[in-house]
Amino acid sequence: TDSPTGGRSGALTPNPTVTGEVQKIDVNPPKGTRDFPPEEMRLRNWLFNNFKEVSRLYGFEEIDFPVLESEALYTRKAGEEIKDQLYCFEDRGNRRVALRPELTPSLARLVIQKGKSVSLPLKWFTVGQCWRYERMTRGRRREHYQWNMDIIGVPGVMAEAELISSIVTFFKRIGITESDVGFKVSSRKVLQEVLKCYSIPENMFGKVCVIIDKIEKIPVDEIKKELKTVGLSEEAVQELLQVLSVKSLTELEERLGGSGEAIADLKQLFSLAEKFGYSKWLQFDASVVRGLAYYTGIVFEGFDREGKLRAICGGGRYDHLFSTFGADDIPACGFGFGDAVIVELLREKGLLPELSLQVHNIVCALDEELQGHAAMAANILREKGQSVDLVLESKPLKWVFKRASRTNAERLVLVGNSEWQKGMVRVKVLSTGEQYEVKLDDLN
Ligand SMILES: Nc1ccc(Br)nc1
Repeated sequence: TDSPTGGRSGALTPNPTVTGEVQKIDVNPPKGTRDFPPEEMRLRNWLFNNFKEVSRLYGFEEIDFPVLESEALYTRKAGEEIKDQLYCFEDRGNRRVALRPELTPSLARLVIQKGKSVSLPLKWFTVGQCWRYERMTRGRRREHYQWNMDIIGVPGVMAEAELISSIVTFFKRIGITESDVGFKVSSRKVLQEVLKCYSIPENMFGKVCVIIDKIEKIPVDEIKKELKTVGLSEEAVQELLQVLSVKSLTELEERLGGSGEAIADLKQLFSLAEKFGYSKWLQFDASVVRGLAYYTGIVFEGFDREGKLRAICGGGRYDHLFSTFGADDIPACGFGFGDAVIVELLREKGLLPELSLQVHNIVCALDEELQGHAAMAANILREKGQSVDLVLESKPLKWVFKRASRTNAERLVLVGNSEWQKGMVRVKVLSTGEQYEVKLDDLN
């Protein structure tokens, strides 16, 4: 008999797992990873197609690179979680390699590789799978897909304004509004200006930012302890934490003075937001630093206003990443947008799209010897751009109708002897029940 999966079992084919000869494999994917069966894959394609359509609207070019990279791309010494959870190993050539935890280092590598053969500014995007090896104690995923958009070669905050605009456009396309989501915006130049007053060496900057990024995740005393461990004085720590609690640009200006780059950049960004038409989506938040060591300027993150979810997306300026790879620095900024939190948000908001399988035709031979003729009919339809689910073995009509309703087929094309003698096939329009005979060549 036909089992639901179409496999066959019976006396002639002993089931080895019953006889104990073959150990049944674990049919689940590795811990922390996901399969994408058809329904999940339709949702993923819908999401990614929106990512890609927005990227096209903004004139970005798609790029890609290997999931496997040299471990050296990620050996930053700033205590980042992304480094602690690196999915790395030694390959058979004794090379230290890693499954990429993020996409920006690969992008920087490719830009350096291309060198003068590409003209700036570059506007590049990609959607790629990223990995982390986290102890499964927390049961979190070990892979996710990220949409990344980067602008390479533009020093001014117009670049950040453009990137945020692209994310707003994406949100609007999928039904998310400024009442659902906002962006917290700040600049790492705020921290830089404070640290400069305490003559903290430049090379501590990344470490300090990584520690401060944990401000809402671990107790503030732990933050203070870690800051002192990296060499900040009690006074510097106090000043830093006070600046992070500043609630407005005006207050920040009073504290830092109006001459610094941080204030200038942020004022310009909020002014550009007016022009781009997304002011209502933005708010200044001095506590936003993001957890990647290489950011140097404006940083931002998308958040759900109900405060139930983790950051939806995040990004910022990274003007010195290239020199950490031994190349000349190029001003750059970009963001990453994961495929998981956004789906949780859409589910919360009842905005998940209804995506069903659609096929134009099911073509079925009414007799075994007409299988070839059914293939001819399928061919004609496919050459005209019509999708065809061709029934590949003789099946009772009841089975064909059941499959037609499951696949939302628009039409049933039946290849029968009597019609075929006249060079015809029978068509049944499933939504109306209308049926008619048509010449094979007139099938469309
Ligand atoms: N970086 C990173 C990679 C994979 C996942 Br899941 N989350 C974050």
